[in-house]
Amino acid sequence: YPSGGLVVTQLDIQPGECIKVKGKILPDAKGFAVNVGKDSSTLMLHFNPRFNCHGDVNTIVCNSKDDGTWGQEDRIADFPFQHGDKIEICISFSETEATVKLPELEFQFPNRLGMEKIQYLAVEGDFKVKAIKFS
Ligand SMILES: C=CCO[C@@H]1O[C@H](CO)[C@@H](O[C@@H]2O[C@H](CO)[C@H](O)[C@H](OCc3cn(-c4n[nH]c(N)n4)nn3)[C@H]2O)[C@H](O)[C@H]1NC(C)=O
Repeated sequence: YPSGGLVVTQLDIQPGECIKVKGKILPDAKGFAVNVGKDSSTLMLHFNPRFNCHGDVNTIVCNSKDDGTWGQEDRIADFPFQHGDKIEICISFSETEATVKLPELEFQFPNRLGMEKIQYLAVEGDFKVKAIKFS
């Protein structure tokens, strides 16, 4: 994904708080990603819906990244996205897992690094951010 997406640093999101990202999936989207964690190299969650990229079609790939090294990928069975959709993605976490809430889908991803706060948010790829909210 070309660089130039939204990046927010110096956050101090605690367990139980929500990160809400509202935006629009581009009409010809190949994929997009929402990354949360400590910084770009250490991610609690890389949430990566793929319409058609990296050999995946209509698949949500999730992963963690520990000091630059990708972990084991999780592929989510459902794909509640269509090109051009306006969606809101809500991410929260506890010491054991991150929770992703979407329209029509909610799932957990293990907090593999035992992260106690989220300091970093980045959105990359074919997604136009309209609003972000921390609550
Ligand atoms: C079957 C062949 C070997 O497995 C494949 O290996 C690929 C490379 O690791 C996997 O794709 C990566 O999967 C990661 C999550 O596990 C990330 O989604 C990674 O893309 C993240 C990324 C790329 N970029 C980027 N590319 N170009 C630029 N400027 N930035 N920025 N962030 C993708 O390139 C891909 O998901 C994986 N596929 C399978 C089925 O395992």
